[in-house]
Amino acid sequence: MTASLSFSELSLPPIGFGTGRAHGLAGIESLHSAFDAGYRLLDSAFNYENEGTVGRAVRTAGIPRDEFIVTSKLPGRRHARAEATFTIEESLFRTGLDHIDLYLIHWPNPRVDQYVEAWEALIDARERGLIRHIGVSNFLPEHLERLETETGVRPVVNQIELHPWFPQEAAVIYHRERGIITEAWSPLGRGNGVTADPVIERIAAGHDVSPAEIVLAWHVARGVVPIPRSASPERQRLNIAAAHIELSAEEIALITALGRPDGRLADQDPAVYEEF
Ligand SMILES: NC(=O)C1=CN([C@@H]2O[C@H](COP(=O)(O)OP(=O)(O)OC[C@H]3O[C@@H](n4cnc5c(N)ncnc54)[C@H](OP(=O)(O)O)[C@@H]3O)[C@@H](O)[C@H]2O)C=CC1
Ligand SMILES: O=C(O)C(=O)[C@@H](O)[C@H](O)C(=O)CO
Repeated sequence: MTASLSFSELSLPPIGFGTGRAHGLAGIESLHSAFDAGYRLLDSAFNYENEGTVGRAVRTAGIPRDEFIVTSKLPGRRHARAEATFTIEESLFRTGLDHIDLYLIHWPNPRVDQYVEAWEALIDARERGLIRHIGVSNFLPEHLERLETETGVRPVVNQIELHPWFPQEAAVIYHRERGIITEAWSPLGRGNGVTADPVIERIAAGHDVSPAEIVLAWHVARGVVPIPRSASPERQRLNIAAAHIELSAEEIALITALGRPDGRLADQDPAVYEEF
């Protein structure tokens, strides 16, 4: 594993694990195989309805609790201050843990315009020790700036859509300059075909690895933390091992150049998209 990223008070492993579809006993089994492969950064959300599965997997892993960074996220329908507070408490109760390591606002929902009070609830919950670190997801620079201007507290993480057809160059630079860690959701493009791109296939053949591993190595090389999801123990192992693959500057640039104006997976521009 390469050195951990440490732009802020939070250090993250180079690659985390997406738990989007991990539920129930099958989810716990899948999480335990992911832990065997070495994953310690886990991405969950109130809306995934699996904070219980993730918490139980951590509690039954036989691995010291402090090795894990358990993440969850506040849904858009709970941005009002009092609702945000009890939702964070509910997230924590669902995990069965005594704290959540990283808690994010899932989407800014700018039209609703309550993300600043949601942020105040996260700050308060951090002060109460319920959560250790606070960040956001799908925030644009204007949203990040408003949080800092109105509360004086900058998010430590922004988790955004990011894959080779949507490389988010400006956001990655913006975050880096401000010490905000960029996490990449759907880092493999969630089956959108990017791993069959001829450029990525050619680079993969040169390294004798799969295209998915090259995509994950590209994220790591850009200082981005990908959180790939896989139900397959074999692919879980391959994915986390991708942190060891070294790409040349030219290979990194070739992959970044695959970005497309319409590269998003779905119509989810955070400036207008709303998710509750
Ligand atoms: N903050 C936000 O708004 C969002 C956050 N997320 C987070 O990001 C995580 C990951 O994103 P997700 O949308 O799941 O998409 P990913 O880009 O992680 O793609 C997941 C898909 O890729 C397949 N896959 C995984 N590894 C490989 C491999 N080595 N080779 C070939 N195929 C592979 C998986 O299949 P298989 O299981 O068969 O291996 C699965 O179908 C989510 O689980 C969630 O935690 C996601 C969306 C939005
Ligand atoms: O999965 C998540 O975290 C989301 O925020 C979803 O919106 C996700 O992007 C999705 O399911 C889109 O259809």
